[in-house]
Amino acid sequence: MSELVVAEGLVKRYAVRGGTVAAVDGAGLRIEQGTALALVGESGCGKSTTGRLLLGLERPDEGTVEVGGESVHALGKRGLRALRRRMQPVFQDPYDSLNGRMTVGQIIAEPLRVHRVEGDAKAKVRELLKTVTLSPDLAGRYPHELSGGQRQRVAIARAIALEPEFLVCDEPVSALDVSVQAQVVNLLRRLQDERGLTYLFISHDLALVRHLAHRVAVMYLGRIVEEGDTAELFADPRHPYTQLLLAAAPRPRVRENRAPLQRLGEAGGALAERTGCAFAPRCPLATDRCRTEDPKLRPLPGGRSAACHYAETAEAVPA
Ligand SMILES: Nc1ncnc2c1ncn2[C@@H]1O[C@H](COP(=O)(O)OP(=O)(O)OP(=O)(O)O)[C@@H](O)[C@H]1O
Repeated sequence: MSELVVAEGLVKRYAVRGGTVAAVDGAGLRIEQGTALALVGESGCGKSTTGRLLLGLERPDEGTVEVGGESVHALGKRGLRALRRRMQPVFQDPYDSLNGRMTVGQIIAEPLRVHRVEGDAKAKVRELLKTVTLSPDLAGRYPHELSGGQRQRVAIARAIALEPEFLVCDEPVSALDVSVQAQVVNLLRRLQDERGLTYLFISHDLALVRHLAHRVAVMYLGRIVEEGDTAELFADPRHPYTQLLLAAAPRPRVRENRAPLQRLGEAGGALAERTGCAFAPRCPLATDRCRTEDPKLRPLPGGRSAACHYAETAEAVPA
């Protein structure tokens, strides 16, 4: 298998009142073609910003992104436009992301029109609606006439209209009723199987991640602190932050229990000029070494990486 997406050393800073925050602070990701990588971590750790950097919707202050061998941020307007066909976002809230004044048919056909795809757009729209298991009769309806699950299916139909290879799904089901979340996740999974799609799947919901992702990258304060095969990472988390994140996840959903971890992010957000490990102030296992020496993400046996001095030996942090 080859890597479709390779991002290295990404840094993205934003000016905020009283200074600058590094929303992404040296993150790297690699996604094999045809696989789903989940990006997890508490609110505000930089997941959405990373997704936007990969899609070329924002420019990093440092670092590079390659998709299919093309350097996303080195391309001119034309090159980026061509590459954009190959990668598409699916956002959290289909209310926000669908233009309420357009019909479902117009919404799905819009990328075809913008990219001047030849052929019968109406027939293509009907086929796309069927692909996402919606009735072709919905083409004449408006988004407000649809349920949340139907709207997200329309957003997915639009996202796949240009037959992209790479989808960035940013919390694609968290705005939906629990009862329809699984249906939309199963749709994303089926599309991946049928079309060999590659996903970055940004989610708080560890139960869904477990179901959908081949690999998981754990983000803390703008950096990847652990990455590995989904089943192995869940079974044997090596970074103390991953251990806490998994331990804080009630079955089956983590969202209901986000508050303590969220506070970590807020507290850590101020630590721009840190020395040592960013997680050390909260880590039950931190030593003097952790407070002075910043651990790099490094390979461990079994195709895993973790950014912890004690990743080989750390026992599970008590929940
Ligand atoms: N345009 C912006 N201007 C200023 N600060 C920003 C901007 N975009 C993001 N940030 C800040 O960067 C940090 C990372 O935000 P980001 O949305 O990437 O995190 P996230 O992990 O996706 O969070 P969530 O799960 O809540 O969406 C946050 O502190 C956020 O407030």
